[in-house]
Amino acid sequence: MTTVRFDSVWKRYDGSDLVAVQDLNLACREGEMLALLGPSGCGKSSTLKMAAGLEQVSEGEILFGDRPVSRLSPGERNIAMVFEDYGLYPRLTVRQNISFPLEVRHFTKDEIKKRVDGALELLGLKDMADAGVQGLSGGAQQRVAIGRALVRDPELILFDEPLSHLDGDQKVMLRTEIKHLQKTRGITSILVTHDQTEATAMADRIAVMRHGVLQQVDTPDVLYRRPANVFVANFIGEPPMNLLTAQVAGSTGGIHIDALGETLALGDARKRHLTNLRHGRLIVGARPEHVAIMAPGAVSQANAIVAYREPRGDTDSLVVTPFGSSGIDIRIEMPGPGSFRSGDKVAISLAPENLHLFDTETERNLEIEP
Ligand SMILES: Nc1ncnc2c1ncn2[C@@H]1O[C@H](COP(=O)(O)OP(=O)(O)OP(=O)(O)O)[C@@H](O)[C@H]1O
Repeated sequence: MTTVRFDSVWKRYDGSDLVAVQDLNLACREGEMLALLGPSGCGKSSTLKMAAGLEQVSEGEILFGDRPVSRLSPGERNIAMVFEDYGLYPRLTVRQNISFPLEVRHFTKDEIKKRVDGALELLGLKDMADAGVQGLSGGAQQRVAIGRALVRDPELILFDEPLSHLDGDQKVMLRTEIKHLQKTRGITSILVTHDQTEATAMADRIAVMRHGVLQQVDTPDVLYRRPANVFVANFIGEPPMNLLTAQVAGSTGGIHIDALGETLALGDARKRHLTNLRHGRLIVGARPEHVAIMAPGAVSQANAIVAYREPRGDTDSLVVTPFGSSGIDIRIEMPGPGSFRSGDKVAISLAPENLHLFDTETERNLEIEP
């Protein structure tokens, strides 16, 4: 077990002008599972490969505990990797695959048997120990790969999109198993994924990356409740946060939401974040579950029309279009089955306390210090 620290780490590939990873300062704590999350090309695999020693660091240093490792070969780092395509030896059995890293390190026969039996038991692979790995399901093959990683007692496990080749049920089952094993064994782990559901389900903390730049690192809960910028707000949460343009309303400190033609009052503590905005413009974010929807009545007039309803059993996912706003759709999540249908005229409203406020220019959350 160790900590992993990226200290002002940069990655540039030879022959490419692009910076794959830019001035990364990030720490993975002892026993923690840290997810690197972001869209394709954001630099998460480059970061993982630098930790593994499969790619050189261009600038900066990576430390395992207090030990700088950037100049060490992969074999000198005591890490294990679990890849998306399992990386098993196809002609070997389950037991032989798991034994392999111990045999090449010349462990005694007894020690190998003890450790491999333990891994087979732990991963529910005992009954298939002598089967060839080729005939196994994707989920079972990945469990063999995890057994092979665990059996060496590495300081660090690096998971590179470990679930991306699995289908729905296997994915959900294995992500729970990995999380459980990682926690009970307390092995420091870094997980690369582009899937926010996977990151949220498995990781203690998530580092969100974009264009090689770390955007925010925190627990899934904090990323959801206090996203540092528009990118994180949009990337974390399914369906994504609604992002709407708005204008500071005169000296009152209220904000006028363009799409709804409505002005909302903010509390005094929040008003101070609205000074210094260019032309008083901002972006407001509202999570789909925070948009209230009602049938129009005496109190609330219709201000939108339901464009689409997706029933999901215990929730309804709606898309509504505010009147007079061209091309703007607002997503709403509400307990289901609800009574609204496509074409219904409805009254929607936003509660100021649930709104996130972002700078139009920098896209930063106005209420979080940079
Ligand atoms: N060997 C390489 N040579 C040149 N450029 C590379 C190399 N590997 C990655 N890149 C570039 O570096 C940037 C970051 O790539 P990286 O693979 O780290 O991102 P990623 O977020 O893991 O994406 P993906 O999920 O698609 O693998 C991309 O622009 C990519 O094209």
